[in-house]
Amino acid sequence: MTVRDEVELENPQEPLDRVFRDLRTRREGLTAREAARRLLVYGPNELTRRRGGGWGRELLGQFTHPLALLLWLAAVLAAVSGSLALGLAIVAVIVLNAIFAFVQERQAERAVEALAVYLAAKSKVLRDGTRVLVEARELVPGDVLLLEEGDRVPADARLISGGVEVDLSTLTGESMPAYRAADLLDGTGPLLQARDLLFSGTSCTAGEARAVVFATGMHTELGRIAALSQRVGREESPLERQVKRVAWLIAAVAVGAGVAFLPIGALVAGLPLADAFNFAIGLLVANVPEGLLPTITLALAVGVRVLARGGAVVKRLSAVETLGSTAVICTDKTGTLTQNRMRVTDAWTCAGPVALDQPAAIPAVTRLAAAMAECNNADLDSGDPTEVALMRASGTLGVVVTPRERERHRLRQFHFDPALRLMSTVDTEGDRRVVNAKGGPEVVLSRATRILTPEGRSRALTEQDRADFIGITRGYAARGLRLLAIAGRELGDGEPVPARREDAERDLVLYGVVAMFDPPRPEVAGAVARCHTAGIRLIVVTGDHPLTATEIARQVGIAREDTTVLTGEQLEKLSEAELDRLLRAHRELIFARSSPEVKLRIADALRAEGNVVAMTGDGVNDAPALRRADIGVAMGVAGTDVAREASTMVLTDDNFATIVTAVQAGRQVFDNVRKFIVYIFAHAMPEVIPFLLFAISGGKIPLPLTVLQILAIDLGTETLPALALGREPAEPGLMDRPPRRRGENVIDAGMLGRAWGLLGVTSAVLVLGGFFFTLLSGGWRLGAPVEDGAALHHVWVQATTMTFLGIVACQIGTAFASRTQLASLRAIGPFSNRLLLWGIAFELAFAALVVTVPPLQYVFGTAVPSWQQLLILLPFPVVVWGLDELWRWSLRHRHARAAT
Ligand SMILES: Nc1ncnc2c1ncn2[C@@H]1O[C@H](COP(=O)(O)OP(=O)(O)OP(=O)(O)O)[C@@H](O)[C@H]1O
Repeated sequence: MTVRDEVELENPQEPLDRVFRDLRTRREGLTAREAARRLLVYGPNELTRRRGGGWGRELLGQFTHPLALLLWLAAVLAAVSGSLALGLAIVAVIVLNAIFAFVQERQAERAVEALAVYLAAKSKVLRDGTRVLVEARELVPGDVLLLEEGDRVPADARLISGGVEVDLSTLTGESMPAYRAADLLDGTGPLLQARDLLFSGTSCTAGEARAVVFATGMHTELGRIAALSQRVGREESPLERQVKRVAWLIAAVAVGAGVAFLPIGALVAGLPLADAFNFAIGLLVANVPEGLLPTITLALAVGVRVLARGGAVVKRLSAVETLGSTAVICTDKTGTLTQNRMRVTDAWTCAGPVALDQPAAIPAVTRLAAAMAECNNADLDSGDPTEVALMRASGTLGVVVTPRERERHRLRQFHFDPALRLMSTVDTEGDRRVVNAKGGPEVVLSRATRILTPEGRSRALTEQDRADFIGITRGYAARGLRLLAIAGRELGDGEPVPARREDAERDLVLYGVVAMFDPPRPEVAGAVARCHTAGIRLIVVTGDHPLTATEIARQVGIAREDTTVLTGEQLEKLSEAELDRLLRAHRELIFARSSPEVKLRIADALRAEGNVVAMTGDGVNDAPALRRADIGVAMGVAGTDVAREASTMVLTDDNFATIVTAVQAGRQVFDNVRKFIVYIFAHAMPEVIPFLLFAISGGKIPLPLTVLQILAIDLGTETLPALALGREPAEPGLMDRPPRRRGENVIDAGMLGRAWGLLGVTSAVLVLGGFFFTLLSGGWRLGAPVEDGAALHHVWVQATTMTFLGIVACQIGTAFASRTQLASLRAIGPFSNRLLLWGIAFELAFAALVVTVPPLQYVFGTAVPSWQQLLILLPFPVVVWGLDELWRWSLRHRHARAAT
């Protein structure tokens, strides 16, 4: 690769032939081979990100966040107070935690970065003279881009032909779209304002154009800006914020408990001050939940990965939890509820129904077929599915127009405008010039003054014709068919080619109507049923005819006989208060013939009522509504770049059922976070209550658990089972309960009651039972000395070992109990979470090492228990799990009773 290989363009505004010469390219674009060579020279067309200090800094961050600093302080205090062993143990805890958190966060980051593959932008270019779709990162200077409405401009380019409206807000902050066209030469003023240039990062909101790329990647204007700005940090999700708050609260309680223990231990229980100090620190270290946050981040990242595999790519970790609380899904119809595979099934002209399986027999049908093919941008197998269907139907009717011929005929085009629901072209036809138009029947009818006779002439449109036409269209729509009226007119001799669409689309001759069937997706009915049981409301917002929309909605189970249907026009007449009332009064609604503004109004109104709203969209104009909804859902296949950018989630299969699966995955992640919080919190009671006994008894009862044993539990045996709970499969009934309210806390009173009260207290009672049994059967009586050298010292060591093992045993029961929030263990299968079984195996192995390996026995103050003692431990997990199982059983009964 040499610098000589690079083509240079000093002034992108020089005359076009010079631009082509300098970029060594042509109007037909580069050859594929030349493009591949240039890719090597220029590198990929992407912005290189400067990483925020690399992994060294990230790792350092794990040692210096506030909770870690608290632990450092504890380590220093322990060392200063004379317990170097404890100090070192705390440092070990900090190091282990930092590595653990670092690995988890890296994994989470990688999961999100991997999504870039799914979201890779594509661009249409000319290569070897033909139109191909390439990844935007493969663009090189000299490529000729084909741009249309909704496309993102992938590189800096000079316009060659056509014109587009562009949204420059990313570069200039200007919110009004600006018109850019090949013939608007303008060599003065700032580059970004040049009217014949397009810049990477902006997007086309209307029109169609060709442009030649002159800068890619970091050489673009956007690249220059990106090079200046640093990478933005990852946004914290509400769940993470909540958990952080809780972590701090618990840390504060832990510090408080530690500080309170100091006088109790020293004065009431008569411990030497240094020992009391160490216990206080131990208590603090054990209860600071420093590992909670990275575990949650990882759980969210795992959720993101699962979603992506299922066809839903979310752009932020936080979207996973928002998805889980989705209360309303506003969905469009075409392509989402239906397959977007259109087939023309019926057509009608003034002569009556058209036979669609044979060449046209009368002039009126030939005229209809010709207009269908001319006012069209698709070919037989690619393009907008509606237009593809029209091309196929006109072919069967014997009118074959190739795209090349169409281009030759075309004098002007007025794009399909979704708000108007109309498209038209001005074409030559022999020596005549004609307008061909197609669009929604009502719109076309309102612009028609004449009707085509069977012989292919026109006559004035009568009221009877209008009534007949409306009757025919209603009949088709009631069958769920999508409708397009076709019309046109001949331009008068002296009449110029209309420059504005209002001038073209007037005084039309109505040719007829075409009806097409777009079958519902087979999976949608099941997904709709899941939404119904999950308490998720469904609202269909479509551009289609009310009857068509209602019939399709009925076929997939959204609409019933009495479902309210409103058109965009009717909605416009409603005040905000009336709209709110309407939305409150109906669970299911259909908004037909709606516009993107309608979507925005609906999103706003629903959100104002406190609903978490998911909203689908695919067009440029949908972008505001997609941004406004809590979860904007864009279509990966049929959607525009602009919609994809404005959305939070992109569906790689455009399928409604995928949204519902994503909601389910979101609920599951949230649930799993709660599950491992229950598990982690439950051990607090069996750890703290023994200390309280010791303190309350004034030291007559010896300490049931040593500080290092606590650390071994919290930071050793429990880590893997907690992680495994984050991977629980979905609980039965997950989609049978109503959505979580916006902002509902991840940790609530019921959950704390269960973790601390039920699971925790049960464990504490059992554990203390094991401790006292060992002490008493070893000959200990209240107040008897157990310190090093005393006759009962070994009995006490055995007894603390029993407490340690007792907590481990109880936490096994807690792990199985925490697997469900309501369902029975049998319903999910005791062995369905393989990771948890491995986690428990690890837990047991770790505990076995701590009590059997002599150096570890020395460090942790343990002794090998006897067989009788081990036998006592056996029922512990079953009792803890069993009581929780009973509690869940009673809960289920209460719910069932409340439901009847
Ligand atoms: N390419 C087109 N040219 C002319 N008219 C069209 C074209 N596509 C659709 N229409 C008309 O516009 C109406 C609305 O179409 P649009 O594509 O906006 O909505 P939709 O895709 O059916 O709705 P949604 O995807 O929001 O459910 C159609 O019923 C049809 O009458």
